[in-house]
Amino acid sequence: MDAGPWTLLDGIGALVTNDPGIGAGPLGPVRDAALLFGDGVVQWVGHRGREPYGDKVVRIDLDGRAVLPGFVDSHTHPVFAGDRADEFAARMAGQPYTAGGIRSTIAATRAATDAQLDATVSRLLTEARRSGTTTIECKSGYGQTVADELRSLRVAAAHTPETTLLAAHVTPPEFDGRTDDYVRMVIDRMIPVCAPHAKWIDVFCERGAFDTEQCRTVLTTGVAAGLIPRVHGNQLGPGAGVQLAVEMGAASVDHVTHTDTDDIAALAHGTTVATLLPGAEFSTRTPYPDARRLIDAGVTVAVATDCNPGTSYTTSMPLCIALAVREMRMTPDEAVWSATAGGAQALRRTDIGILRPGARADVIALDAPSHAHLAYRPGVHLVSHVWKDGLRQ
Ligand SMILES: N=CN[C@@H](CCC(=O)O)C(=O)O
Ligand SMILES: [Zn+2]
Repeated sequence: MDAGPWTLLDGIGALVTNDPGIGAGPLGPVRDAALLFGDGVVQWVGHRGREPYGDKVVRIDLDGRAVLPGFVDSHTHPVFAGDRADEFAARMAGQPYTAGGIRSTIAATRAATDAQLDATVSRLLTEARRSGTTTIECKSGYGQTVADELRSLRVAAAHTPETTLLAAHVTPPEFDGRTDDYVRMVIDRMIPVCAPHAKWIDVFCERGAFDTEQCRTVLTTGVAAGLIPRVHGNQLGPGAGVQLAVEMGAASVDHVTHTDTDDIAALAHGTTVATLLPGAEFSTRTPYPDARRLIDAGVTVAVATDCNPGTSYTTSMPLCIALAVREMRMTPDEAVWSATAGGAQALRRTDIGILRPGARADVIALDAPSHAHLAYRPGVHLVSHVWKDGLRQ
């Protein structure tokens, strides 16, 4: 609880609340706005000059800046060691991406100390915070032994409540291709030990990783242990990941790059968010998901970074917003909504990604007059202020 004075953000040129009850449309915009927060939550939102203004309020004049909810990055893999710059360079010279590269990160991660893993997570989350991310989901998945997944989750849990056991990422080398045996170990030993340290259970449902039945078994076991499912699906080619995620009532299916009409219909009629990760297509030089088709069909879309050393070594939500707009034909409004409210839905959170009284005071300001500049000025560091739980970062 923040026992300090309340903060009034005054002189906001354009405020995104994501509350259609506050301003017209999904972004709930307010021009010439003010925002009051204290005790970690938003206390008041509205037009400037109408705010309640007590003695103990610290006033900050934002001089016409845009203000919006902090970004919600609902998909990252920051617990790892080593890097794969050589693999990236080879890809840019024409080599294709294969999931096998994950094994080199598994070897480096297993060899790292807890302190080294923690230092990497701290570094990446500090980067993310500077670029406006106030909530981040962190997966395990580069250990793939009981002990290494457990310590990956422990490291992640020191930084965020949104921890995910990615038990079925790739079959590790000691199983020598015996994927069913690895899945059995995950079910019998890994999930029981790791579940108390995670909120989510994730699987990589893809040719070359885990098939539908293997993924269903892992997710079902995770759910029985109290975890909530999410799925990596349809990243490298068509597959059953989207359908499985919807069938299981997963909070999110992520990547969603190769979809057919049935996949899109299932998403449109289900409760599963489609989380698009354009940093992965950018860094693997592969075609982007058809965001327009998903949104036009009524699917709820989130945008996240997928920060990992193989396919998307970025923590920048502003970059992903710019890619979503330029490369996936989302409007700036849609991309900003997906990077804030969409991410919150993908994490089943109603207290973040929105700025209304009672919501967490996770707020960012831009050195720009509107949120559209996040896509309009790609590659420029525009985030001037970040507050997390009402505290300036
Ligand atoms: N798709 C599976 N996992 C990661 C890639 C991991 C890696 O290549 O190290 C992803 O989300 O893109
Ligand atoms: Zn991922």
